[in-house]
Amino acid sequence: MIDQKGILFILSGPSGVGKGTVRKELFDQDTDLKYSISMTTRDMRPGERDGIDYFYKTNEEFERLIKQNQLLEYAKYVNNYYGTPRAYVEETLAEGHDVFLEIEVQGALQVRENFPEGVFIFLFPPSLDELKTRIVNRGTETQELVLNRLREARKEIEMMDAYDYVVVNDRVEHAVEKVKSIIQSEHCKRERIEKQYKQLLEDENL
Ligand SMILES: Nc1nc2c(ncn2[C@@H]2O[C@H](COP(=O)(O)OP(=O)(O)O)[C@@H](O)[C@H]2O)c(=O)[nH]1
Ligand SMILES: Nc1ncnc2c1ncn2[C@@H]1O[C@H](COP(=O)(O)OP(=O)(O)O)[C@@H](O)[C@H]1O
Repeated sequence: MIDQKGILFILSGPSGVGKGTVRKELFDQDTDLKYSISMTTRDMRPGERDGIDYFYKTNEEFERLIKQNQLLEYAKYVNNYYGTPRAYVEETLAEGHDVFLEIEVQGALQVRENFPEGVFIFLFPPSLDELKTRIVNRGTETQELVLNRLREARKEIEMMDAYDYVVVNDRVEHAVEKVKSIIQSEHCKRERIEKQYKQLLEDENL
């Protein structure tokens, strides 16, 4: 029998493309998705809260979590660690809920190895110029960090082929609608497969 596990959705793409913005809008629209809050060693930005935006950890704490195999994936990104708590994701999927990760590209590729059945969505900028404008306008980065993030973005865009879907974040509401359609169609796909599987068992009298 196919188990009734939830589906793991991964939204990834370069920093500044709008992953956080699209994810927040998606969750504001009352979805049944469960968001996995990441761990990070980066400083808290004004307005952020521990346990809501991230779980903020020291380097030592984070490295202990790595050693204890408590992270489903992790990456060092612009000198800070970011990682996904393994237990939350595995338990929530086992309860039958869909889980949504919003993570950078190196981490998404690690998830692909552990969860090849996950649904991988790459958020794409309308252009590199627009990506730079978004990072600068957000105002959270020094000029040096903006350049680091843009350099990183070029490498990340090269990894796009490893994804199941590419969504251009031209306007937030368009991108959110596209992500919602992907979620819906993945559910339809799963229902169809389950129906075919049940039919097969009945036909074979198993
Ligand atoms: N691999 C990985 N990346 C993450 C995780 N959480 C957040 N990130 C990514 O880390 C990058 C930097 O995040 P952050 O410092 O919050 O900046 P921002 O997303 O650009 O505002 C972004 O691309 C996030 O999507 C995680 O658990 N694992
Ligand atoms: N579709 C969009 N059009 C214009 N600006 C956007 C769009 N999506 C996001 N932004 C802006 O771009 C900046 C980076 O977005 P953010 O969600 O922090 O990106 P990420 O999480 O991918 O690093 C923010 O200032 C945000 O308001």
